[in-house]
Amino acid sequence: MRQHDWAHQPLRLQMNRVRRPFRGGLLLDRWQGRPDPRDDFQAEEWVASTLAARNPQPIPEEGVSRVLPAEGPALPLPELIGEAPELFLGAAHVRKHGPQPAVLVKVLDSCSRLMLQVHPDRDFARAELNSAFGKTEAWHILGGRAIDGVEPYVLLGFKPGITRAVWQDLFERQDVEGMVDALHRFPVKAGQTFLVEGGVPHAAGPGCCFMEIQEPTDFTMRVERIGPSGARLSDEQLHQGIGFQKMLDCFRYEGLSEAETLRRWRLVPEIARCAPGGRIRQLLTYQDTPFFAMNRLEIWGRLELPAEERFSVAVVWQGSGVLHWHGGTLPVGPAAELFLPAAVGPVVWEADPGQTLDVIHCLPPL
Ligand SMILES: O=P(O)(O)OC[C@H]1O[C@](O)(CO)[C@@H](O)[C@@H]1O
Repeated sequence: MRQHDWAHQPLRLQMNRVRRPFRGGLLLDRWQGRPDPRDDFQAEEWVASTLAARNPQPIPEEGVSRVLPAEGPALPLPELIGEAPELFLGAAHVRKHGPQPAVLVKVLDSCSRLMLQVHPDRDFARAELNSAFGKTEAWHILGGRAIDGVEPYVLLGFKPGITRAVWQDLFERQDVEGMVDALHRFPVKAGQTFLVEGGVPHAAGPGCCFMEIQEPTDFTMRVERIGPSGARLSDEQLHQGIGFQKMLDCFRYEGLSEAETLRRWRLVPEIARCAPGGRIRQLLTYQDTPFFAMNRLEIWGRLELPAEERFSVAVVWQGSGVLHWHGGTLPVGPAAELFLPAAVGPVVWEADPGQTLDVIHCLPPL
């Protein structure tokens, strides 16, 4: 079969863990059925990625997804897409965004807090990082665990009164407690979704397990020289090569009340479709951000998704079943990651008897 014929079937992706300076991954190991599950420094799974991770001591192609064919060696996803971008991604998508997915999906599990950080918005990315994409992201909480008796939480958005001068002073003195205290802290539970726009300071706390959808870059400006898990960072890892003043400019100094922060950035899910065999819950829509959308599918019987003229990415969180398309059937279970090419046509998800298939369905920008 020629490789671009693959654009007419769902593509299974290989497991793809990526190094980060925070600890975690135990829940991902269990989910992925890996032997000897444990926390370490590979606490992110990157899904349908055509992007290489920005890490010190880079490993070539780290972060880039590979497609698992029925037989033979796995193939890098970008190579496959490059063969027939319009079939894999959709003609309108390619016209608008070029021959790349324009979105990145991750699953994270932390046992240490992530470093206090910010990502660029598009204007900042264009001006300072020579990138068409910033790194607005959204988190859908899947679960988590208490770490040392502390329930999962996230830090998000400046409190009122945090000006650039205040923040710079805290940063220069490396007053980490002061910086943590400058952000709102929200306990999180499974099912919640948060939008984290470029410019908004944040850090997921320890014990958070979530699905992330984001613009496809790996720009993280960090303000802690030594991370909560003991990792010591270079200046470059903090400011990403743009220097500390610009790093500080990347933050949006807009202190909001706790209630306003939640109103803006904690999203309220809506049921988009309820069918006899399953339902679709909209977690994040194009009204929330133009950059991506995310749905959660719960299937206890059969649920058809009509043909779309663009690709999508599906991750099975729980349950087992099969995915049918015109031309075949693929068994799926927890941790299955699928790239659904634009040319795949309609698909039907079918749960195994007694199972509920729980699938996160991620969509690229319009
Ligand atoms: O500073 P760290 O620990 O590398 O965190 C970066 C990670 O944080 C996130 O932005 C989530 O907040 C991930 O997309 C990213 O990989």
